[in-house]
Amino acid sequence: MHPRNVYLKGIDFLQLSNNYPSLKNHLDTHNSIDFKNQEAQRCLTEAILYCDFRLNVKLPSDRLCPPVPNRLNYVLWIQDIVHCSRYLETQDVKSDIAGIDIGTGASAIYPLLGCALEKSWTFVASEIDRGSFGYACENISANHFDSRIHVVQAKANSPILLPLFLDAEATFDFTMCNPPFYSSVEDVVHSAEAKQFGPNAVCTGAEVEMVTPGGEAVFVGKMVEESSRARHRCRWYTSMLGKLSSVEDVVNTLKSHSIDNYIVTEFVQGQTRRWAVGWSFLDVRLPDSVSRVPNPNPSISKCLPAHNTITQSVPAISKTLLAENLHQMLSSISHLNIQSRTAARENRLDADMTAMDVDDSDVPDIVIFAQEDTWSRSARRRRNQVPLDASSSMNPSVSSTPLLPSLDTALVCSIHIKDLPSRDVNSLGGNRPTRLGLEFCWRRGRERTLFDSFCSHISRKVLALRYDA
Ligand SMILES: C[S@@+](CC[C@H](N)C(=O)[O-])C[C@H]1O[C@@H](n2cnc3c(N)ncnc32)[C@H](O)[C@@H]1O
Repeated sequence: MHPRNVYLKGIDFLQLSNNYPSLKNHLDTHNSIDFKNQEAQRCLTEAILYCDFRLNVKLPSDRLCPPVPNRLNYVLWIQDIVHCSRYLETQDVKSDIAGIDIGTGASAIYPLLGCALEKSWTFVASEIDRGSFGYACENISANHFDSRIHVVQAKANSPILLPLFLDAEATFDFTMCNPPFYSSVEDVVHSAEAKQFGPNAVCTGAEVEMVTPGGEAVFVGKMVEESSRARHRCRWYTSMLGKLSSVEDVVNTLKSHSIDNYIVTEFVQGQTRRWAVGWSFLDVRLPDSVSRVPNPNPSISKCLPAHNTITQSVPAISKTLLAENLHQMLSSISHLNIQSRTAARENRLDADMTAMDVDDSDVPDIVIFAQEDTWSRSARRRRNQVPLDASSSMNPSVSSTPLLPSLDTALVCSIHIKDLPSRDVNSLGGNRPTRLGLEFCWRRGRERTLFDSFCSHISRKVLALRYDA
């Protein structure tokens, strides 16, 4: 579960029922509820939405009943993406955010949760099913969100990303979608039968909610195609996926469209595992805490993007000494713009934004801006061939340049000095070298090779340093 998910430690059904009395009718002798009972499930979702988000939602009996903890996981991941992406692009995380929800369903759960959590968010949602479209509009009005959530009726031949194509001028921060997972009704039946102990919860979904021609991978594949026409008009395109095999299919589709800036996460709730894939045409690179599944098992590992956060363990006497050496080393590289970020915590972009580890406040982070490779051996060789009069502008600059790179900035990378977990730290203390971590975070750029080469150049230099006690 997402670290900010308030349901990490489970739900106290008894306490919830004290605040939402109709739930009491569904409590068993252990103060739990029967997830195979449709009515109990609907009442639980309505109770959570009301008690924890002040949302009045009516769920029709013939449509999907969304489990809130799982839907919240996805909204929190979107929050991370939006926060990091906006910060890296403009350093402005407070301005208005516009999202799209494809297939919002009768509950309109994603736009409602998003607007309840974030005052600056607005949504355009789409829905193909006339019945669900009507219920969604009622739920939005019941919560007085008509000015912030607009629902459009999709047709069978509409583009999947319909809201992007209705207004060619409109721009968005993100798209989200929980697509119909299955390719046919038989596929739904097989999947239920394949579950060893039967499904954990009853599924109340109508066929249109669960089945789409070709299944979810084809649905999201079409989204990838459409996104490569709309490109920068949306910062991040994302979709949830219900099958692990679909993650691989969608990642392959992204690669076939030469989209290398993609991210993959996993949502685990009880025995249910879901995945989500996101991609962007921007040069903004999100930290691993947002872009990759933490502690992945081998089956998902092959679908993950390469690391945007690389930690090099280094011996050092103190963070301050290491920081001084690092500054000297960076200053000797020509054409590198170096920024010291005293507000280190502001500059950290962890998914767990409310509970960041705070080992880092004693030395500032460093952010470097490079227009090209000036550190590698071949780059230095090239530089030596440059006529002398051009060398006057070759001094590195330590400046107060804002985080926004200029148009020709090819690489933005932050370097953070951190304590490594205690098992790696020399416990004898004193002046003996301990091990610290140099954490390189790729912030912006199109060429991964540039980031990799910069990290390995600096790591090599730092590892060559000698600290004599
Ligand atoms: C799995 S349900 C998700 C509903 C809701 N978002 C949720 O998470 O509970 C998929 C929804 O997508 C809708 N849908 C299917 N194809 C669509 C399309 N091409 N455009 C818009 N909505 C579509 C279905 O009617 C259904 O409401």
